[in-house]
Amino acid sequence: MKVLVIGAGNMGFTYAEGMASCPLLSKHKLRIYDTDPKKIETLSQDDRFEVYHNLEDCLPKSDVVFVAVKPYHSEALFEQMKPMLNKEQVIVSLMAGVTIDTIQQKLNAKKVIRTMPNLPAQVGKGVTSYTESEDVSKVELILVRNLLDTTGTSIHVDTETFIDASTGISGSGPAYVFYFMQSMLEAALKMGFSDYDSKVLVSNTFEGAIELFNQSNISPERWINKVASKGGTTQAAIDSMEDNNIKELIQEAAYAAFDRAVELGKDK
Ligand SMILES: NC(=O)C1=CN([C@@H]2O[C@H](COP(=O)(O)OP(=O)(O)OC[C@H]3O[C@@H](n4cnc5c(N)ncnc54)[C@H](OP(=O)(O)O)[C@@H]3O)[C@@H](O)[C@H]2O)C=CC1
Ligand SMILES: O=C(O)[C@@H]1CCC=N1
Repeated sequence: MKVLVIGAGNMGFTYAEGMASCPLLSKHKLRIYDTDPKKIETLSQDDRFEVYHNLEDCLPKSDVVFVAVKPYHSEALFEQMKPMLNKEQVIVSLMAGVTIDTIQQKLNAKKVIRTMPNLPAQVGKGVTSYTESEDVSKVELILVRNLLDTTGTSIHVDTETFIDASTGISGSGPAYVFYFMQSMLEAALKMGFSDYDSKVLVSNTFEGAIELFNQSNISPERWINKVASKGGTTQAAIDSMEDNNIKELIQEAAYAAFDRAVELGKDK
């Protein structure tokens, strides 16, 4: 099977790296196409990939085509791709917002899988949600799922609304976690810790809390209760967060990303 990734940026390159060693590719190397000459040059030194700077040379004979450009680059790319495609090729979009209907229309394609990946895929801890158009067969879907799973785990969703919703939770989510980390780092620095000590305190706190959560069946709410003593320090912090409606504000932020994903789909 020949797999092509279009757009070798944060997401495209991450998925290309994950998929490069997938046994499903058998003897074929993972194909990558990008328009940035610098990326082409760097990638050409990497013998895991077959690197292309002309779409004509790679697209027509690829079986599965991952599209990982920014949504605002998709229109121009689709125009270029359309005459080179056949109806048996499976198009897998990693782009936020862009709908299956738009992709089918702009490419005159039938088999489209829309996904929402996330950046922890870079360390094999990604989560990708995906859904498909009617013409994608069960076998093709399993095959693509196996490719997606080379970067972590995946969940199948029934409608594209859940793809937009997962953009608000897991797609953009790593940035919310980094935002929280940045806030705690800044607090630690203000309290007088060195850069190094602040980083150790914050990163181990996150890592430890996530490990506790993952190794148990206990909700975050119950874990909070295990940390907080009555009238103690944690309760003072949680009360401050509750007084400032932090939970509602985080939910509002997740909905803002969800809404923006829907809006991006309408822009196309
Ligand atoms: N970053 C993230 O955490 C996530 C991103 N996504 C989605 O992934 C997609 C890619 O995002 P990201 O990887 O961050 O973006 P990047 O800008 O890092 O990567 C996109 C790459 O595609 C190249 N490119 C632009 N136009 C074309 C074209 N016509 N043909 C081939 N290559 C082209 C870009 O080149 P140049 O730099 O020269 O423009 C760049 O190398 C987006 O649609 C985004 O919504 C989804 C979930 C998470
Ligand atoms: O910010 C964005 O639009 C993309 C989609 C999810 C994460 N990054």
